[in-house]
Amino acid sequence: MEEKPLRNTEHLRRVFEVTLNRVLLTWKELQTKKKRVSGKIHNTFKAGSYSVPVSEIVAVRETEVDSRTKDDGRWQKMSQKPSEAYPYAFTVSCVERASRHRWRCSDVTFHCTDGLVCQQWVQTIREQLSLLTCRPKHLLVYINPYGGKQQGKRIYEEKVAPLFSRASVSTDVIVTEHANHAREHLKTEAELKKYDGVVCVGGDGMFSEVIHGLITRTQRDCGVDQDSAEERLVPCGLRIGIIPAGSTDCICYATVGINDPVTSALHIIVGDSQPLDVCSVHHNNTFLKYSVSLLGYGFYGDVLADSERKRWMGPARYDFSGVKTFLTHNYYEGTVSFLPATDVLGSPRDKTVCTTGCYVCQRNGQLLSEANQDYRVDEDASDSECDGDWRVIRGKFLAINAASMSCACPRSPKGLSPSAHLADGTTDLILVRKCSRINFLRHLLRHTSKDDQFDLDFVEVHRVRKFRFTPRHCESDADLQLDLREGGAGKRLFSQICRDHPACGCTPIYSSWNCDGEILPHAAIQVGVHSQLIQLFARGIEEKPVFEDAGVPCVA
Ligand SMILES: Nc1ncnc2c1ncn2[C@@H]1O[C@H](COP(=O)(O)OP(=O)(O)OP(=O)(O)O)[C@@H](O)[C@H]1O
Repeated sequence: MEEKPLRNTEHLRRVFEVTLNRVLLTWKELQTKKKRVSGKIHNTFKAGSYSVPVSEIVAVRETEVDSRTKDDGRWQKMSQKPSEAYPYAFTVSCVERASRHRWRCSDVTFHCTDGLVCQQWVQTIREQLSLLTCRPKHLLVYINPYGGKQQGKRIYEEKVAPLFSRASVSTDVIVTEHANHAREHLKTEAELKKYDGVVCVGGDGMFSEVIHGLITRTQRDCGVDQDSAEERLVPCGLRIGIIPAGSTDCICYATVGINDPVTSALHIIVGDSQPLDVCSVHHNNTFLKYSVSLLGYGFYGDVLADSERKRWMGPARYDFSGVKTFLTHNYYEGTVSFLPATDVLGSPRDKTVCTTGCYVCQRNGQLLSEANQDYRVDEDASDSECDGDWRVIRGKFLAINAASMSCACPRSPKGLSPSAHLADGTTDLILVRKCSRINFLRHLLRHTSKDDQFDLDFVEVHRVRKFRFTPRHCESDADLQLDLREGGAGKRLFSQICRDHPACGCTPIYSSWNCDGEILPHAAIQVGVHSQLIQLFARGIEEKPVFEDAGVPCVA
């Protein structure tokens, strides 16, 4: 579209030439009698020239020009009465970047002399916005009223709903009445065709419910058997938004860069898309769970299992159980088999970080879909040819972790695997072998320092597409049956007793898998990564705010 120069003025005696093209709304100062700017400025070109990408305009509306008029519930601050010279005005609400990946919605009001010109501007900007087909119009929202500090409903009503309504996004809201309400509703009743996306207001547990509901529904509708570990899952058609209102909100932090409801609402409104890999977890050809962040056996499994028994302690239970598990220093024997991702860009120790528009994710996603097409054509290929070479490691492990994303959170800003990618079709398998307490502490402390946590001789990390774990005492299905017949249940009970009474000095046979914050019922599992199975309303971590000095000029 041709640039459309129109002369507009803003009050406070500052005159701007405003132009709009498909990409940018720009306003350039023509004359300045009085330099008075409050707030920051979107200064992409030079002093006195400001711009906002059309894709980051939330809404535009005609503004009543009257110094007594209320705008958004706040009295407008005016040093003089512009209404006499410039009786018409329109206000553009747009994304403003604040510190640490936080987004805000800011208003810029333009005043002008001609009512028709003003209407034309509003109409043209609205037309431009209507061309942005990636923006959702109708959303299904689930609110967990009991997540985190039980503020989900208030957060949605006060911070999110007003933004959705300003951006003309309509919603159907369901306040959940019990655990698994959202999951079951998505799986069965929800009329998904009506919506452009699903939003969950809550924490990681609530997000997990939503992905389980959506993925299961999609597979069922497409006739895919979730219980078969070898099935290629069908990607979900609806994007998912997370309004953080939980205790940890790790997924939101890792995909947006901050746990802030307004920032997340704005990412939903502008229609961002961030693909995300999902791991499926099976036990003996029975589907157990999906995971998008951490699968942890040993240390992280034990911390979670112990902290679940101490819910009465509140959030302090994680610190308590962390210290207790560290001091207990249990190790577990077993066999880890994995299929290394040899044909991908990137490695777990290459020091790259997955950011907005990540090239590694795009390229690996492309490679994988090409490989899948070849696989479909070459129907005669045997499983072993397609599966590549599995590697097997037996040993005693303090921790076995699979990080499908960095797992960065406010407590551990680098995360478990700082160079893991959100959507490259792999997971980083971290094996921490039995070592002394002091060495394990060194490893743990490196998660919060600049040092490489993998640069220790008892730690190894592999980027993998699939892996299996078999605890020593059930190394085959037959062993498992034997184990159960010949007192395996007793051993489990014994392990449990030892776990609860670490003073007895026995190492329990089994740990538990921590799957995105939930305990799995089996220790022997089989995991496969499904590349870009879901899409979030997010854009990953922005490397540097695009406009470091971003902001909006003094607005009425
Ligand atoms: N109405 C409800 N009543 C009780 N439990 C619910 C309800 N709705 C959802 N849940 C369950 O509450 C659990 C925890 O919720 P959520 O993840 O929102 O908060 P959180 O656990 O405090 O945060 P995080 O998971 O980030 O640590 C979820 O597993 C979800 O299944």
